[in-house]
Amino acid sequence: MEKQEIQSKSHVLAIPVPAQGHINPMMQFSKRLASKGLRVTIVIFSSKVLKHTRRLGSVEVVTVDFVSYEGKLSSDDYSKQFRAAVTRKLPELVAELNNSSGHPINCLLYDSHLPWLLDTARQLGLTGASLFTQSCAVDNVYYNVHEMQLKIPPEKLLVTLSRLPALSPLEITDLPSFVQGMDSESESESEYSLLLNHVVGQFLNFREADWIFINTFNTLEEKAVNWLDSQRSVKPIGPMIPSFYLDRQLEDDKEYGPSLFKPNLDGCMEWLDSKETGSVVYVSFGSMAALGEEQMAEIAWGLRRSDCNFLWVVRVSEKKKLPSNFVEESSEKGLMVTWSPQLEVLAHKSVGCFMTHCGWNSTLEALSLGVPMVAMPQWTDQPTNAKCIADVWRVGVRVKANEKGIVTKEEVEGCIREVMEGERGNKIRRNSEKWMQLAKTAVDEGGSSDKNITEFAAELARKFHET
Ligand SMILES: O=c1ccn([C@@H]2O[C@H](COP(=O)(O)OP(=O)(O)O[C@H]3O[C@H](CO)[C@@H](O)[C@H](O)[C@H]3O)[C@@H](O)[C@H]2O)c(=O)[nH]1
Repeated sequence: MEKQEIQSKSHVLAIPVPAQGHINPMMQFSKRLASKGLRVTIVIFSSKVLKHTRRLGSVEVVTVDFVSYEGKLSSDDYSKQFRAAVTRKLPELVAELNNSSGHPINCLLYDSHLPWLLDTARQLGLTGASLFTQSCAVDNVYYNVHEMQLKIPPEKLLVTLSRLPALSPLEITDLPSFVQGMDSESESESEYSLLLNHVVGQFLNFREADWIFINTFNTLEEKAVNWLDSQRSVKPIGPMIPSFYLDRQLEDDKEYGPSLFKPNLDGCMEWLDSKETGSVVYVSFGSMAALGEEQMAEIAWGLRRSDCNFLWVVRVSEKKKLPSNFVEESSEKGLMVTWSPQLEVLAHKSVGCFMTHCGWNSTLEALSLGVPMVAMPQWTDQPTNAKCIADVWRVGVRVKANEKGIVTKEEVEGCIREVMEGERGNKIRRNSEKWMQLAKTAVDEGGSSDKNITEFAAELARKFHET
């Protein structure tokens, strides 16, 4: 049998966490696997997925109705109900897909936040592969928490974590937010400690999974990757962004695919077209972060003070927090949309910098497109990403909050000016271009990430051939 034919008979079932920052890299990885000749079906458990997507390129998209997380349940209750629903539904779904496609599923590719899916893979006799959607630096931190939590008291552990051998020295405030508070016993932190258990739980069966993939690339996080790889084999496959934005070749690989948000673009691309090269600050805090009203106002006035053009994504749920009349009074310089085509925006020549919450996808997207950043981390892995943006890769500056935890309008203005103007801005732009090239090299044919994807596809095909 021809190699391509064998590979197309291998069938991967991919299960992301049903949040935009997790669906996007899983979808892109699925597309890359399909481009290597594998058959891939992605299943999204969410009632919020915009229903028009059934197939993207050669990836089949299946949606299963499941209540969305927002506000309805505590995260712990949500996790339990989600796990129960997925483990109940999956065997049924695998049987259905085996029948309907004529290509039995032989691999379960799951988000590392759902480690219990390895048990399901085993029960169904499938290869189990886990995709880590955050940086390898953050994975290093959580892995070490997992290994040391029971052996070292929390305050000592925090110091150890800030001096991990594979990472640059960190302040406590550079650690992921769920880790920063681990020495506190206060009642109000209890949701955070549940979330800490959840993220550290990614490593519960780290050694048992057949494959571990990370959405990063070797040159970006070389020491962190090598160190984690010394604990067990891990494969960087990133940056997982649609290939068009890296090599400008495939017009039909421009979109991630399934979205939980309705785009409300308000002429956003035309608006960008009308602005001068490098003159626009793009502002977005991803799909989850919710800022306080006071903070929203400081950003608003800071943008206004910077005197730059700005395109600001304010999700529908956040809109009411904007200062009154801000939208109307800013119409000359600013445009607000409830959701943007972020990659298209970042690739637009008029965008000069990205004020970001430093979600890992946004960080990789800006790096891959060479867009300098103003890093304004909110929670979870974002502080560690912000540290790398400002001090390791030197592709942006990081805002400082005041004693009340607020980033003032003066600070917002100052950081934007630092990136958009002057000598530091020039250096940041030069570094950004360097990382953009390295990102492209990693996923180009024969690059380090591409090789790892090819190896996986070939190994699945080999196993299929043996059975
Ligand atoms: O208007 C918008 C805003 C965002 N996006 C896309 O949505 C994704 C957002 O992902 P990310 O930047 O990672 O942010 P979150 O949605 O906040 O992602 C969650 O998941 C990530 C991966 O685990 C973590 O790194 C983040 O901290 C966590 O908040 C990106 O691909 C963006 O391109 C759009 O397309 N349009």
